[in-house]
Amino acid sequence: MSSFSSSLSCPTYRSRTWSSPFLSNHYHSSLINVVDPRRSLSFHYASPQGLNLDELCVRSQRKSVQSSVVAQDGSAVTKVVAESDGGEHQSTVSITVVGASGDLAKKKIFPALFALYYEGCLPEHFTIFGYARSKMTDAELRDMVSKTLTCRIDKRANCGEKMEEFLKRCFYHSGQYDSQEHFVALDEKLKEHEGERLSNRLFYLSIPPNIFVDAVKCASSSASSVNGWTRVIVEKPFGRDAKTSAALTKSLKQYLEEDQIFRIDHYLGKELVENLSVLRFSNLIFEPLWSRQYIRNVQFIFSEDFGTEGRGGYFDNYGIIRDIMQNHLLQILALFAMETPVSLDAEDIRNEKVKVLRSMRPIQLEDVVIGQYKSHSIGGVTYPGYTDDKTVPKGSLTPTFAAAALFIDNARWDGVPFLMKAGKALNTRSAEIRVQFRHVPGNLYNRNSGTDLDQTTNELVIRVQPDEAIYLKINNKVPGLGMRLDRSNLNLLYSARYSKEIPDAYERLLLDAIEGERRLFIRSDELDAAWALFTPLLKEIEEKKTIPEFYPYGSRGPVGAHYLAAKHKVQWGDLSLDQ
Ligand SMILES: NC(=O)C1=CN([C@@H]2O[C@H](COP(=O)(O)OP(=O)(O)OC[C@H]3O[C@@H](n4cnc5c(N)ncnc54)[C@H](OP(=O)(O)O)[C@@H]3O)[C@@H](O)[C@H]2O)C=CC1
Ligand SMILES: O=C1O[C@H](COP(=O)(O)O)[C@@H](O)[C@H](O)[C@H]1O
Repeated sequence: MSSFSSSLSCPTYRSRTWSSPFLSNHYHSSLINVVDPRRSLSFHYASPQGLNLDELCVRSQRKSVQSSVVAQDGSAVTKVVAESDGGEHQSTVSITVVGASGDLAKKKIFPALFALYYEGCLPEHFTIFGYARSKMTDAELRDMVSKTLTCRIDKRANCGEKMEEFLKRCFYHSGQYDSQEHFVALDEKLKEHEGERLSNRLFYLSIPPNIFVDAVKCASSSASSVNGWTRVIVEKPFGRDAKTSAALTKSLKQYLEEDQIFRIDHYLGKELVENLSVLRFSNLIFEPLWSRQYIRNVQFIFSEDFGTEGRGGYFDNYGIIRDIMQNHLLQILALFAMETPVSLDAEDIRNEKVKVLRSMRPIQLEDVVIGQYKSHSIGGVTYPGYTDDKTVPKGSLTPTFAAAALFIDNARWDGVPFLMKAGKALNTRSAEIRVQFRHVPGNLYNRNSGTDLDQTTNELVIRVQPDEAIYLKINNKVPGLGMRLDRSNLNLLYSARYSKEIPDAYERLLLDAIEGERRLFIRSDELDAAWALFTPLLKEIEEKKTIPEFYPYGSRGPVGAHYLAAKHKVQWGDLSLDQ
């Protein structure tokens, strides 16, 4: 019988004695399942003695953590309980929202922090600070924040009270983004709240990118934690091309280590994007089909039914390829196409994603269609064209729509078109992944299925939003005495299957950053690879002053997208009659 006691150095938690009759040396590896209210984390350890309880409790800053240790053959189970010591040595997390007066902070960050608080996911002791140049008192910040908080989870459970409690923990400090002095003053205020506790600090840069580096410089030199961790969430855009992105990374790394930088891509925090790996790697029926052998093409489709009104100043400098494709859609593509990672550890996953990105064929201009929306009247209402926005220069050629065919030149995906389509001011708002499978060879039922064989192949649809769903189109016999086939859906509609509301992407990502979980954040080499793929294309479009194809506001986008798909023997799944 082996026995193991751990006295945790992590001040938040004290472990009980961990003794196990099972963990003798002949178990070379153990699977540790951390049962926490939000998710089950799994770690592989080389030996039972390698179990790192410090890491375990730091990852999960909760009052208590229960763990089961299961030896590889499944025979051995023991319990580990790490508990908050509840005393003065507790740790605390201070979250500073830099740019607190802005749109993203109001719309997403404060509501996400409240939702985490409401769900009991924030550590016992935490403080939230808003930082911006605007003059505001704590009360004014609270008033501003309160307007966007919603009790979306369970209206009965004292939501009003929870809001009050949450708002009492929000404070404001006004300062310039490039002033060491103002960040020193912030540091003093943070210290007042942190007291003697071990202080961990998270800065969320919700500011325009041209001031990222100033803010990071000041935050890291004047307001870093002295005894805990300091992390910085950086919002996109991470540069405009390979060169500016590399320069930004270099500047950030003057003040921060890579593991302190959390580059956020909020699409990675969406429920169905996170589920992609679960779907693929935990269901026997999918992984064997996940290759050129069975998959004909894959489509990543993003559409919005509103234009860039109000954001034209930002958008015109970036365009839809940088705004959606180079980040959100490419990240999903990498997750979709990667090889099985060694583990669920962040570095293992990100290593595989980088390999996919680096295996991608340079994108040819002939494989890209760009568009821009123009004014259109529908039902007596006139919707403005992109260049009607006062913040957009007249005659701007910035694309608000793009479709592209991409290829991954590796053994798994050789020759399979990965089509992307992203557009603003289209007829619908949605984001989805469509996987179109090959034809059934020698199909006995071809005669019974109509003439368009492409319409009879299986299609797996992962609808990221709205109405999250996963459905598989299959051929099915229409009930009756005859033999007629139709395409029907095996349908997993989330709202019908799960009663729990789906958390906003920002909730998941903020919690991950607090817990030090990097899996859903972009590593610098991933970013470099993403820009290496798109920069030559963007340069060519801009140098050649390629004229976008104009499409009416509220339409399905440029017809060029159909020709592009047809060139690669593909039909867009979102445009078929039985979507
Ligand atoms: N809004 C959104 O939906 C999304 C935003 N993002 C990214 O998040 C970040 C924040 O976005 P958003 O909140 O919309 O940005 P805002 O334009 O609202 O700016 C945020 C705050 O930064 C300060 N600020 C604005 N312009 C300047 C300037 N030129 N110089 C110094 N300070 C300035 C202002 O605060 P004050 O004047 O009080 O200092 C402002 O309230 C950006 O990087 C954006 O690209 C990413 C995805 C979506
Ligand atoms: O990053 C961005 O995303 C939004 C779309 O996000 P969603 O979660 O509402 O789908 C997009 O409108 C914006 O242009 C872009 O910068």
